[in-house]
Amino acid sequence: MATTTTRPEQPATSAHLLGAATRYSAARCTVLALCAVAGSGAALLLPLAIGRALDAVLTGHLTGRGDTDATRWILACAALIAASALLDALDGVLTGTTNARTTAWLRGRVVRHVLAVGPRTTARFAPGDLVARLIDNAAHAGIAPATAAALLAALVTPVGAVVALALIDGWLAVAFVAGAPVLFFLLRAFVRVSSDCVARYQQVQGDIAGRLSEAIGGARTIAAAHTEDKEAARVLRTLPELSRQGHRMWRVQGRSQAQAVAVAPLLQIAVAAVAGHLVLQERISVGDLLAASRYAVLATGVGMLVGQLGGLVRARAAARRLEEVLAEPETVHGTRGLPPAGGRLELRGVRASRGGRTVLDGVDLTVPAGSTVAVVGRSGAGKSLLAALAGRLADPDEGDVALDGVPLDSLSREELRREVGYAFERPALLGATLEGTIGFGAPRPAPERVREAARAARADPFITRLPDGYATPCAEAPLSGGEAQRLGLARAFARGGRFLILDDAMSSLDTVTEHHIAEALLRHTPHRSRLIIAHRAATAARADTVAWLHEGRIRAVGTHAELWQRAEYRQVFGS
Ligand SMILES: Nc1ncnc2c1ncn2[C@@H]1O[C@H](COP(=O)(O)OP(=O)(O)OP(=O)(O)O)[C@@H](O)[C@H]1O
Repeated sequence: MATTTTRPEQPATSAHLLGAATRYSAARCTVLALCAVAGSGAALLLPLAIGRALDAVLTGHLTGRGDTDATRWILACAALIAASALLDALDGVLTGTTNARTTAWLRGRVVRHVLAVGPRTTARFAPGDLVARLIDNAAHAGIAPATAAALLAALVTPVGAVVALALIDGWLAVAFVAGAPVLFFLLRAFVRVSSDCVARYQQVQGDIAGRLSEAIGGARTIAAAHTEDKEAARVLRTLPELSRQGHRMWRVQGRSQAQAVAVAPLLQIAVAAVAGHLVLQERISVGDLLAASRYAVLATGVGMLVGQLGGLVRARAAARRLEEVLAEPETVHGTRGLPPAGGRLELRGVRASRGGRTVLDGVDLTVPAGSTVAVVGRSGAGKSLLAALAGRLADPDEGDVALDGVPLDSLSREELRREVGYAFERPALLGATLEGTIGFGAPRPAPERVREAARAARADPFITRLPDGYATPCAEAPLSGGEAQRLGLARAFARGGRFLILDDAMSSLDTVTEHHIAEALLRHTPHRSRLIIAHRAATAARADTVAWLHEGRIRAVGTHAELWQRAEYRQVFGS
């Protein structure tokens, strides 16, 4: 088996993800940008129309004519105001729906990736942190395409206003442009400083979410240990840092806005002063002066840009956090199938590490077709990791794992999951109803097979006692640990396949139930090979062979009776 069996995704940059999100929403963003540009156009034409209306009124007043002209310009003003209002409303609706669609697309992409990577994702990211990234960060990143389109359009207004100033008189544009670099540097400083605190803020938020989900998962233990206050303090440990970064962020935004607001009137006054001078020189009309002062206001509309830029900065930081998840390589499956019959599993020279420590080292183990092999060993010996490698829920760092001579990583995903079944110590009950839980997976087993499996796993009696029986929603089924395990075992029995792995899947059962299920296991699946992680001597005794795992290596292989002769083996079971 190849040692590297995962596919690295594209390098993690927020630009990649935001680029893909923008392509996904391209049509809407184009309409949005056109809408916003049209809105800017209307806003830019309005001062011209107002100026012309004023000139027409003044000229008409002096000459006693010009009423028609004034009426025409006033109507034009009304039309432009109506168009602005309409475009504004359209912009609001389009922005909202584009943000929602893009966010949904980002969430879909990350969720699919997380599930394709499998158990490795939760080894790297705490579940709460993942949820925070999916809910909060995806919503922030999802506004990027619409905000970028709006920002582009928002630039049209100041740029168009400067052009309009130049068209009225070149000196008006010169007066504005002379002061504009100050605004440019203010914006640049804003983006640089706020990028840093936004990234830090989102990271701290994810850390808190991670610890919170741990605490919720361990609520029973916390209550039993009476460590509620200590735990609350641990979860909220980084709250002061969150508050610090939040305040820093709003300080930066407030300062930039205030500086922009302070600089803008100075520029507007400069333009108005030059315009007044030009009126006195009779180079421009009074209407032009009015138009110029309004254009100066439009050209200094930096406050709006600060808001848009802030949104983009948050979106980029959020997209980077989603990219970190997407950068976790997906598990790659091959295309091969298995020979028609068999069930022989071989591990050769397997080495695997967890948390930077080698847990399994040089493991060789064979499960002959149709036989049952129990893996025993002290807690932490690496039994669950071995079970994960045997069904390719994890890949080894070195060595080969093959089923009927076919390396697991060259098997197609469908063949692998059809032929290898699992039951776990704490099964996740993922179907909508108890019947759905037992039949969970593709292809779905027939209802009769589900019931037969439930009987074999001794789950049928407690299911049929419930008022809605097999149709009981999982969330409403009061299940003990042992009952949940029986559902997990039933799920494994209901599926076909040549190889069955039980990872501590009977640990919560009483010894009588375990005995019955173990008997059923051998009867119900006689054609299957089985790898059973066992803690009880009785379970090991029922297996054809026992592999004794000690400190990451196979210490001995034999029947339980043979191995029982050794005192150290007996100590594994506390005897
Ligand atoms: N994600 C992980 N990160 C760091 N260490 C891990 C991780 N998963 C497992 N380990 C470590 O690997 C070792 C083997 O774990 P494993 O669950 O395979 O043991 P086990 O033999 O099944 O134990 P038990 O009988 O108690 O269930 C343990 O020391 C465990 O702490």
